[in-house]
Amino acid sequence: MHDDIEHILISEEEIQTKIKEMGKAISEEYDSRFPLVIGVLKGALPFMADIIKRVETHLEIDFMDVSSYGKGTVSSGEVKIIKDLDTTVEGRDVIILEDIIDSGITLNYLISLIKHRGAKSVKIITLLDKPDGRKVDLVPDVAGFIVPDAFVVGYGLDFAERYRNLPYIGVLKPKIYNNEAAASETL
Ligand SMILES: O=P(O)(O)OC[C@H]1O[C@H](OP(=O)(O)OP(=O)(O)O)[C@H](O)[C@@H]1O
Ligand code: HPA
Ligand SMILES: [Mg+2]
Repeated sequence: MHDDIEHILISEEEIQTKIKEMGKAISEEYDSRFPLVIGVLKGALPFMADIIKRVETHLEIDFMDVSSYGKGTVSSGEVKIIKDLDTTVEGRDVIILEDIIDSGITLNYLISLIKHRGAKSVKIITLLDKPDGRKVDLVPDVAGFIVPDAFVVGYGLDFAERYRNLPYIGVLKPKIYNNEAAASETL
């Protein structure tokens, strides 16, 4: 698995140090407000698991599973809800946790949906931001790291469902996704 990585962009230690800082900021801002923290599956799972342990105020968690990438490296532009929230967001202070904002299409859709459902406030916290990938106008409230316009994997981020379990963020060797594209063209 590690052999498929061209280089490590953000180490495990850098990720964990940043998450501690982000958790502290959430604790201070949301003290006594009982925020509803929504993780966007599947990519945000490791980030969510780590950051909530660094928040020192009561919070509630819930998940949405949406997908717009399928097996490829380019957004299809269409967001599909695979699993909706169990919780009512009306009147709640909502924090949406994402692993990455790339085109912005996924979050653009989620923000409208949650505002439409009557949330009191919506804050966007992403571990990674790839501003060069943007297709819609969207700026996160908090971004851990800015990443270049390359397909990155690890720490929740996948390519064709693999590499989510890497503890760091890395850039995949182009031959890995070129091979996959060639294989799917011959199907
Ligand atoms: O800004 P965008 O271009 O919309 O891309 C970002 C979204 O794409 C990825 O999810 P994906 O749809 O691949 O599902 P996954 O989290 O299950 O991998 C990632 O986890 C973000 O949710
Ligand atoms: O760079 C990326 N890597 C993995 N998943 C993604 N989803 C959007 N951008 C990316
Ligand atoms: Mg993905």
